[in-house]
Amino acid sequence: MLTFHNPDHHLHHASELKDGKVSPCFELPHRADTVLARVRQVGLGQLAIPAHYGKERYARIHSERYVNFLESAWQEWTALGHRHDALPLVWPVRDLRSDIEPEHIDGKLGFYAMDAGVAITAGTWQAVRRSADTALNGMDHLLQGNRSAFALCRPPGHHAAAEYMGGYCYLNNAAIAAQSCLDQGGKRVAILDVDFHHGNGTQSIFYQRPDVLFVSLHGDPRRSYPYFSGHRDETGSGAGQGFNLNYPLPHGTDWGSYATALDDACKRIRAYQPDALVISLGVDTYENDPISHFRLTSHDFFGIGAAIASIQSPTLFVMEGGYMVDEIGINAVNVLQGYTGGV
Ligand SMILES: NCCCNCCCCCS
Ligand SMILES: [Zn+2]
Repeated sequence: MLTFHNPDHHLHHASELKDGKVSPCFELPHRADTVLARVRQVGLGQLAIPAHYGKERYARIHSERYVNFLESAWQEWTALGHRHDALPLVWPVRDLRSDIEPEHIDGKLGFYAMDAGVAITAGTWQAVRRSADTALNGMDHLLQGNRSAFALCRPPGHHAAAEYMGGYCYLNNAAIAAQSCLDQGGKRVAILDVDFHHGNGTQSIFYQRPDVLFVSLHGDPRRSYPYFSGHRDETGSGAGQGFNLNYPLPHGTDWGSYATALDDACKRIRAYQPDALVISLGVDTYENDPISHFRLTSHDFFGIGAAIASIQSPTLFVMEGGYMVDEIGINAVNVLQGYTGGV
């Protein structure tokens, strides 16, 4: 399996507001380095640096003003004399207005963010656009007739919606890749999100659309981030009704119950007969993940890959979450080896 990896991901090393303190972000550069080292160690396949794409490709999913905000935020922030990471301080919640884009960077940061897990740094724009390029190149590889590819994206993307960033995510890499398939002749794309956290951004982007089926297994939002999406009754709206499937699972979920939900999800995706399948590959479902609450063992990740192989569609794996434990590389690559062993 070919792996595209983001050469500029080190440019983004941010802080986050967590548990009431500004601290180093859990989404560390070392994460991607550990996965890449494991890809090399097992000899998963060739490695490739993604070709550059223009902002118009990201704007097929995100609004133009949001993409322009990501590009200009650091410059606007430092124009105020700041040299530290940019973080929001106010959000348009409840009956506050969000129909007018503020001009001040403090207003823009809250206007375009769902939480304080998305600091902007000097290198963020370059890192996130190259992460999206990584996913786009992975989809190109499928469209050239290949069965699978791994887009080792960092920063991740599945919490980012059309006009907001959040949960360490700025551009929705999986959504941008799915849209690229549709723009190049695909009729239907399925996105399966196996990250511990609900892919609220991906759900939001495609919620009213039947041409992308979004399926997510995740920690029950009544007790797990992002808390405000991911319930079973969120099934799509308008033309998209029935094309959004959530499987919220309780803290402590082990392979037994996870596999049951995954098998059902894979059956639903097979019935949809997608031209391409995009996997939002988060491995924070691991029993020792520092910020999550499932109990999958490293061996269980082979089973996730094998279940995905049973869908028998061209498949793009897009790296999402999974936090700093040495096993992040083993777990991510176990999925990929389970898949290639199962195809
Ligand atoms: N106490 C939990 C804090 C969660 N903070 C954001 C998590 C984003 C995960 C992305 S996969
Ligand atoms: Zn996650």
